[in-house]
Amino acid sequence: MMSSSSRPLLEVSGLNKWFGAMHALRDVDLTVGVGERIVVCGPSGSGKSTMVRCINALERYQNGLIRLEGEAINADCDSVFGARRAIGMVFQSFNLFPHLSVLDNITLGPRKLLRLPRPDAESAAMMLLSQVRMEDQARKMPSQLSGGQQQRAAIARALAMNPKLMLFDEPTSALDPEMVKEVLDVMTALAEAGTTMICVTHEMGFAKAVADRIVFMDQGKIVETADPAAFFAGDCCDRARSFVSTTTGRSGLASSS
Ligand SMILES: Nc1ncnc2c1ncn2[C@@H]1O[C@H](COP(=O)(O)OP(=O)(O)OP(=O)(O)O)[C@@H](O)[C@H]1O
Repeated sequence: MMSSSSRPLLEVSGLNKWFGAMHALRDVDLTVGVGERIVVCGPSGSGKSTMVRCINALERYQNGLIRLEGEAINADCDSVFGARRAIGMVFQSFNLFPHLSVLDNITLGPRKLLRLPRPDAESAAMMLLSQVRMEDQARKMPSQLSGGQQQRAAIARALAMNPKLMLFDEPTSALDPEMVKEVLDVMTALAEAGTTMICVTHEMGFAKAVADRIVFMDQGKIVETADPAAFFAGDCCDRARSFVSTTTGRSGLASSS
């Protein structure tokens, strides 16, 4: 958690992003301290992916500023490679390199970008594989793995760069229901180990268990930032309350009015 005196790791201020005429992000402000776990939720099309993609310099934004440890990030900045190196990203669709084994997927970044010798990169990768309970899958190709295993390998690959911040963009939404838990368990363990993370997810049980803050987006804006206890007790705006009851299938959330 961020202490009031420490400088935030990530500062997003006045962020605005357009896709042509479509105003996808509207004056988004978000500050994340070292060790904080933020869950971002909201209806489809509300701008969640666009926000995390801007943070990882995968999308260019037009107005506002994103800073990581004070350094400005944008997709067309010189800092783009540094930012991507410092930020690990896990996508909905795994995005492993299909022609590389699990081990090679994980060691590619450390070998090519951090110039780690292969044996060092491989022993670090094996430790990460054990962390995601995949040590016996190191030599397999992605096509030989289940979706849950591929996603756990993708998490290990992101961690191999020793990122300062992990971004998860709906990491379980492409998985069969029986594989969701194994991925959420790995993410929960990372959260408990103090990993700074921003997770876009509809998994409200995960949000409740690990988030320090819930950020609710609607129509390109952050319309609610709340601690999980207040959020799930219904102490939030009507839109957020109705989203939670739809997502969790619970209609009996307390009313704030
Ligand atoms: N490359 C693009 N070109 C044009 N419009 C885009 C592009 N990417 C996203 N958008 C639009 O920007 C808005 C925000 O999209 P975004 O994917 O960030 O929402 P989201 O909250 O992540 O939605 P979901 O939960 O469905 O993934 C949507 O209206 C979407 O159609």
